[in-house]
Amino acid sequence: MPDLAIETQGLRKEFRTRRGVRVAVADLDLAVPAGGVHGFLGPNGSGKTTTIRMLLGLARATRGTMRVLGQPVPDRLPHVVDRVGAVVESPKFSPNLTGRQNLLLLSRSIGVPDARVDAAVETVGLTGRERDRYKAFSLGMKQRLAIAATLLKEPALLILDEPTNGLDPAGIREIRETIRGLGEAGVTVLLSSHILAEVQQVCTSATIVGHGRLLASGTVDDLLGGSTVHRLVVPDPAAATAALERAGVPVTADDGDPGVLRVETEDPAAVTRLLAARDIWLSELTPLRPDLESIFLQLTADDAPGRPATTEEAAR
Ligand SMILES: Nc1ncnc2c1ncn2[C@@H]1O[C@H](COP(=O)(O)OP(=O)(O)OP(=O)(O)O)[C@@H](O)[C@H]1O
Repeated sequence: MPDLAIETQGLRKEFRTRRGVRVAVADLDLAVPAGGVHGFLGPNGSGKTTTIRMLLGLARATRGTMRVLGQPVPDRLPHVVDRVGAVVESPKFSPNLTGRQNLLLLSRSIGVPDARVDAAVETVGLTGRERDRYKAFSLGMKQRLAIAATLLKEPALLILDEPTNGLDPAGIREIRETIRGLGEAGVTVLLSSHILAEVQQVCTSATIVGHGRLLASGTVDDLLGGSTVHRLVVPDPAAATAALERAGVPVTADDGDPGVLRVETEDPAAVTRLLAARDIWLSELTPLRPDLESIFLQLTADDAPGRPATTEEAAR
């Protein structure tokens, strides 16, 4: 497999509307590494579905280039389509058939062995429920069955567009576990979502988009960045504050807890030494890492609406 499972350069999609031209995807450079789960994150309307539809040959790009599993698409899509699975819209299953029967129908129609059905059922965690009728499935089970259907081809790349939409917290957890398992099994997953907390737990890397533009991309660790702010707990915060201020270390009281300080340092060991030298013994010094949600909110807030790529441009 190439290093990048998906790569786009200058990908753009404009829709003509009655009010003019709407830029849904604005010159997007997307790089999804092969292996692992890659989050494709952005608020509603930021161009995720449109990008996915272009990658799958369901919509035409206005301009730009795309590669999927190393092949230029849409031209070479027929060469990779067997190795790509996607859940973009709700798939159609027969309500009166069981989950397993639905999958068997599919596997026979695409000519893969029946044994793949049981393997797929197991991968998505539906073993034991696969003989229930589809109409009795919960939303989470329906979504897992949709993922199982895409696994029949044993895809190298799986594209899931908002797979937890409309699910309750239990359903979201089920899908999260399924996706985590797929990533661990070596499938590259592109997971589009606007729910950050869920994504942070399963993704190894992520791209954040806003108004069709790339806002940030990288490993989740890179996106979260190293934090220099630490939470400090000491028996005498006033004495610790005075000592740190004398040494020029920025320190503030924690808003929520008067016994806790926030210290900004790139060298936590120096803080420990400095306080110990004054007989102040800390009981906690922990880096405060932002979560993906705060990074996302900050990036998308900075990406104010009304900038050129986001607005309806004047009718041409
Ligand atoms: N067929 C279309 N005609 C006109 N505008 C469209 C069309 N499809 C999408 N858009 C617009 O393009 C922009 C991007 O939409 P898109 O569905 O790709 O975003 P998204 O990030 O997937 O959003 P969501 O999280 O709500 O699914 C939106 O402003 C949307 O209204």
